[in-house]
Amino acid sequence: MSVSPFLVSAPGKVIIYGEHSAVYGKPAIAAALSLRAYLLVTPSEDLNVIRLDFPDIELTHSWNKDEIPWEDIRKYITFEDEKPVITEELVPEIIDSLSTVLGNVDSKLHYTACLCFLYLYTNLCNKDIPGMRFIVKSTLPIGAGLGSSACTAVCLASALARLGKHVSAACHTAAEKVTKKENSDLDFIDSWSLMGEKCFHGNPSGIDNAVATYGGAVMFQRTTLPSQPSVRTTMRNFPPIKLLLTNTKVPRSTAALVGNVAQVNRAYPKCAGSILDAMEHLVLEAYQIMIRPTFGKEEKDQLRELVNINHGLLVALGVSHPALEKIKIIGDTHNIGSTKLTGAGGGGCAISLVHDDVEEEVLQKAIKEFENEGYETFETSLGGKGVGCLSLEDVSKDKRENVFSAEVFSSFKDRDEVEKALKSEIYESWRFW
Ligand SMILES: Nc1ncnc2c1ncn2[C@@H]1O[C@H](COP(=O)(O)OP(=O)(O)O)[C@@H](O)[C@H]1O
Ligand SMILES: C[C@@](O)(CCOP(=O)(O)O)CC(=O)O
Ligand SMILES: [Mg+2]
Repeated sequence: MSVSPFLVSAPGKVIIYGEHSAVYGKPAIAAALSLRAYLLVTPSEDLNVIRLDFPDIELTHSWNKDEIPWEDIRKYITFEDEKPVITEELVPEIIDSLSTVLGNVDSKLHYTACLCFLYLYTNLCNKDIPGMRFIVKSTLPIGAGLGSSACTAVCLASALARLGKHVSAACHTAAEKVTKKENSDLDFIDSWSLMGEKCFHGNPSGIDNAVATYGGAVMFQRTTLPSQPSVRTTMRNFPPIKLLLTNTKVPRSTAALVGNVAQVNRAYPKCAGSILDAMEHLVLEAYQIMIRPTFGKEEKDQLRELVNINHGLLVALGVSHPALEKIKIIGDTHNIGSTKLTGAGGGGCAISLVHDDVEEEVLQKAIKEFENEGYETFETSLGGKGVGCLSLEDVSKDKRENVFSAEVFSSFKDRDEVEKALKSEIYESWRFW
């Protein structure tokens, strides 16, 4: 059996309102970013070898297929229509079995990434699938609140679901409007990528992988009852808001910040509960404003007010950082709009909902001050496509060698090179589920 090389890609996200409270079953609003993760899957030189190359986190690792305890793991997987059935939580016995092949992975960062890969690989693939090489490259900053963990998990889940033949071929171009309400392929990818997020974070709400899978903009709510699916309300007419994204470059880990909020919640349940309830009301207010048929200045002002309130509540939960506060102070001093942290906080990124009438000169002055502090400002657009796939047969013969070459893919030096080669030049060739 031979497998042709292919690429998959999934977007990062911006949480506009409701990070952290999302973990406690409150609604949150998020949209897909134009920055994405890409995964190239190519046949391994030795078809018995599975090789991982995650250059963004300086990880290269390989396993011989025979090293993987397939039989032990299979005992804990149930199949329905030959598809593995998703479990509520990660299966501890599978984690234990995998630890035997992860013994020589020393850093926690690499261990988590390998575990995420192998957990999905052993559930979604089987030992008869030839060894492949998996190379991930992201145009997103990693660990900065823009969902790099989730889009990596979505890339892995979709590629492995394709290898395991659990999803049909992605066949819609970006230009085609897909109107079907149910999409079992995307639901499959979403639910398995959540397992990948669980390997990265422990207790994710599921909002990041949902946005990376389906794209667009959503109001998302995790249900607190076991075995109940989360609720995703697609926001088709996401209002045109000018948004500035600024990365403090202060590293942090989502798992640790989610753990800190859990600690505050345990220590002061009534107090923290009231903050989380306030976030819920705020998100519902924002949603009602966003879907108003007339969306004008009044609505934009209200959304900015809610951004400020949301940031204040996140500060109260203890997830801000002096660098995030500095962004807020600079933004407020120049009166560019309203600023809040986005994602898990503790560093990472802030978003500013920019006033329509702010002069370009003033905006540039604020951006210059961000840069002087060592921060990076992004211009991105919101609400793009979710997970997509690029197959050999969708690319003209003269371009194939470059597009699917591990050497070329590995040699991209920066965001612009990746986007030029994989997005701008061949965007119409990508297919979506
Ligand atoms: N391109 C990538 N290659 C490999 N692992 C990645 C990549 N992007 C993200 N990850 C994984 O996700 C982790 C960061 O996730 P997290 O702390 O949730 O921050 P965020 O999702 O906001 O970027 C990294 O430490 C790494 O384990
Ligand atoms: C803090 C949280 O609401 C968002 C985390 O996003 P990120 O990993 O910081 O991009 C956690 C979650 O919803 O899973
Ligand atoms: Mg994350």
